Amino acid sequence: VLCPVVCVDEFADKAAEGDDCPVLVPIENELNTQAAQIPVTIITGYLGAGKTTLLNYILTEQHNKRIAVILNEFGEGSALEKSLAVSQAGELYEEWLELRNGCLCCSVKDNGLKAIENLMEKKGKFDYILLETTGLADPGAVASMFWVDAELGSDIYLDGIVTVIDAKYAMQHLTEEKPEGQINEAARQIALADLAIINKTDLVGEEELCRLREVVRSTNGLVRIIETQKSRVDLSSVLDLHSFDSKAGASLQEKLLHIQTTQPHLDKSIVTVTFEVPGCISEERLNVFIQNLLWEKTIKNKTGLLMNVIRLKGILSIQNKPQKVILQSVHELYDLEETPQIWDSEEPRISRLVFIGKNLDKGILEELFITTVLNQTSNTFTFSNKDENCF
Ligand SMILES: Nc1nc2c(ncn2[C@@H]2O[C@H](COP(=O)(O)OP(=O)(O)OP(=O)(O)O)[C@@H](O)[C@H]2O)c(=O)[nH]1
Ligand SMILES: [Zn+2]
Repeated sequence: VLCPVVCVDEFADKAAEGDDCPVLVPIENELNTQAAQIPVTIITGYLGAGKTTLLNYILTEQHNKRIAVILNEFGEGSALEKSLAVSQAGELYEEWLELRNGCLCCSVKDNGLKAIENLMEKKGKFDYILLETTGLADPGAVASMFWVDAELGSDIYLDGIVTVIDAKYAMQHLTEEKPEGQINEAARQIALADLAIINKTDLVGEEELCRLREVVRSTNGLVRIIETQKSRVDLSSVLDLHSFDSKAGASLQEKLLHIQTTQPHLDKSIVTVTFEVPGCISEERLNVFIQNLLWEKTIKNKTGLLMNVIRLKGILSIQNKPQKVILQSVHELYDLEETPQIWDSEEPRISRLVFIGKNLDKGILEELFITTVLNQTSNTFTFSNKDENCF
C-alpha cells in the first residue's frame, strides 16, 4: 500500500539509505499535494454482515496510519441533529451535525465534511478515515457527501466503497420483495461497491457460495469480489483504491475491456449494462445525455419502466481532448475528469461505458447515447483515430 503521508517520510529515509525508489521521484510535487488529502473509505453492508469486524481488523493490522473511524447514523430517522462519532486511538469523540431539513443529500453534504474538518483542527490530522454506515443506509447518499470537486479544496476525498456481504443471509435479503419503485437496500449496496467482501464463508457450502457469487457478479459487473472469514482481507485490496479519481484511469480502462452486460438474476433486479461506441463525442451533448439519464429520469425500458442508474463509469474519447476522460457517477452526481493517459496515435478512439442500475435496457441506452452525443455533422458511427471529429 502506498500511503502518501507515510511515503513522504519513508521516501526520505529510503533515499538516505540509498534504496532506489524511482517511481516516486518525478511526481514529488504531486505527492506533496496529495499528502494534504485524506482518503475516506465507506464500509457498508447489510445488518450484521461483518462491517465492524472489518473495521477492527483494519485497525489492528494497520499500524503506520492514524485512522479515524466514523460511525454513520445519518441515514436514520429525521431528527434535526445527528451526532458523528469518531474514534481515534481507542478514544471516542463526538461532533454534532445540524441537518437543515432532514434531507440527507442537501444538508449533510457540507456539514459532514465540516464536522470532520473541525475535528481534525481540534485533534490533529488523520491519515485515513473509515466510515461504517448503518446496515440499511444508502451508501450512495453517504458517498455523495465526500465526493466533492477537487477545486473546492477539501482535505478529504472519497477513496472507495466497500460492501460486506453475509454469505449466509445475503440471498434472503436480496430476494426480499420491496414496494413498487423501491430498490432493495442489500442490492443497492452491492451495486455501489468498488469492492465486495463475501464474509462468513465458514457458514455456507461451496454451492451456496457459488450462487451468491453469481448474483453479486450479475448485479455489479465492475466490482472486485473477495471471500473472507471474520472479514480478514489483505489491506491493500481495501485501502487506497482511488476508485473515484483519475488515478484509476489505466486500471479502469483495463477493467472496462472485460465487462459484459449481465442478465437479471433475481426478479426485477439490478443489472450491469455496457457498450462501446467508436469515434469522438461532444462534451456538451454528453452532458445532455447524462443529465437526462440521471436528473430528468424520464428514460424508459421496453416495458415502460423508468431506468434508474445507480452507478456509472466510463472511459471516453472526447472531441478536442488528447487525453482519455473518465466519467464517474453515483446517483445524481457525476464528474468528468481528464486522465494522464493520452490516446495513442495507433489506438482506435472509443468510448466505453458501464451502467449499473434497475430496469436498464442496453439497446435503448446505446441508441440514445449515439443519437445524443455523436457529432451531428457526421452520419456514420465509424471513425478512425485520425478522424477530424476528434481534433
Ligand atoms: N461465523 C462467522 N461469524 C462472523 C464472521 N464475521 C463476523 N462474524 C460475526 O457476526 C456478527 C456481526 O458482525 P459485525 O462485524 O458486528 O457486523 P456489522 O455489519 O458491523 O453489524 P451491524 O453494525 O449491526 O449492522 C458478530 O458476532 C461477528 O463476530 C465470520 O466470518 N464467520
Ligand atoms: Zn457494525
